Amino acid sequence: MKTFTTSYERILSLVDNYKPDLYAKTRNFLDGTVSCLSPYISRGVISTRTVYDSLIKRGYNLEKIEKFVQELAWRDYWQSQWKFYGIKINKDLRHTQQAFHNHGMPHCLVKGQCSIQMFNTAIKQLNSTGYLHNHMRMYLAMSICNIGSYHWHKPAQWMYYNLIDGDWASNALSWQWVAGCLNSKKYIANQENINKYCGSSEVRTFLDKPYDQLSKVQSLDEFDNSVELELKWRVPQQANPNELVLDDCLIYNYYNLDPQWRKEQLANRILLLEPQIFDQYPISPRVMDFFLKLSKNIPNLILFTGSFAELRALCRGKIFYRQHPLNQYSGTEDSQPKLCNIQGDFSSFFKYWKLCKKALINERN
Ligand SMILES: Cc1cc2nc3c(=O)[nH]c(=O)nc-3n(C[C@H](O)[C@H](O)[C@H](O)COP(=O)(O)OP(=O)(O)OC[C@H]3O[C@@H](n4cnc5c(N)ncnc54)[C@H](O)[C@@H]3O)c2cc1C
Repeated sequence: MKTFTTSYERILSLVDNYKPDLYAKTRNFLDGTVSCLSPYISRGVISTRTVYDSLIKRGYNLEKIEKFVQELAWRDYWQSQWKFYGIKINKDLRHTQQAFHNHGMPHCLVKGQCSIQMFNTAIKQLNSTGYLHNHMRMYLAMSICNIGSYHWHKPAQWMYYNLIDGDWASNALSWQWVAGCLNSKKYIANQENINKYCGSSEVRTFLDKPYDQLSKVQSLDEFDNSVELELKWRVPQQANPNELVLDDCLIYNYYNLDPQWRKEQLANRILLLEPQIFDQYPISPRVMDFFLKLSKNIPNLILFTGSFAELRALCRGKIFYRQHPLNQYSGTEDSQPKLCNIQGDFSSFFKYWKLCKKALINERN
């Protein structure tokens, strides 16, 4: 079973030892050489820039590893779209999802008891490790939305809740991409495709059909039983401090756990857990536990559960934080490290990538 370290030294060593040479050829296979760095990128322990710089320092050149760098850029792209659109990404963004009549989650999938064994194995893996391969995420999302005719939002929340790399931009917008809300084209894969990339040999499943037939499916008996999940989260039972020793405060949160950020600054280091954020974007106790273990890489971190206003009232000096679409803070905002500094609305990733690639090439010269 895949395990994910929470030690910063080991995370940096994973970055410095990752070799993307076979990435383009193998990335779609469940046993392909993907990096498994997303839990650290999503929690802000490292950034897409950290990963890219390590590769360049080790002598890789952009053209040889373009596919991998492009995937790093997908992460930054979704973030930029979240920053641009804000809470609008919680609804169908560009096109209304077509032909859905179910809400909630298919019960058999939540239980890992559907008729496709690879899906049951994936659900078990999600529950035990908090990670899924990208292709499996796409297969599950397309089965739920485009075959089972569910709206994407609740299933996306369910996946985010269970993923240790949960990133609402990558998550919600990938679900929307699959469900045809970004470019009106729905993603569909059949059993032959799944068998090829998962190394399985399942036949006579609900996906074992030619594409022209699959695209006409409007419902699926085994997905008809839907559940409304109650996604409960909990923060550690620990009292907030009554006062802070130092004047200034650096805010860490679910999206910023970078041990290098303002490392030399003399300030209180506060891990701010805002209940209103977790009410809206709940995470499972297992995911919370992983996040809190990662937070141990920041020395003398003080846990604070409450709103930003409550923290502000306690802090005597200045407040510093890193930009993130969920932050409703005031103070000194630092930018998020990323591959390239590109802002704005990009209707397609490839328009964004073109500019990003150009900027990366210019850096070299
Ligand atoms: C339905 C669905 C839900 C998803 N939810 C999330 C999520 O909550 N959090 C998350 O980080 N990613 C999400 N992804 C994107 C992608 O599946 C994961 O980033 C990737 O599988 C992480 O594994 P890896 O680190 O081995 O990736 P690699 O293939 O090694 O890629 C390197 C890094 O690039 C980024 N990346 C790669 N592919 C994508 C992608 N398609 N979109 C955005 N970034 C990418 C990640 O930061 C990743 O760590 C989702 C995709 C789908 C289809």
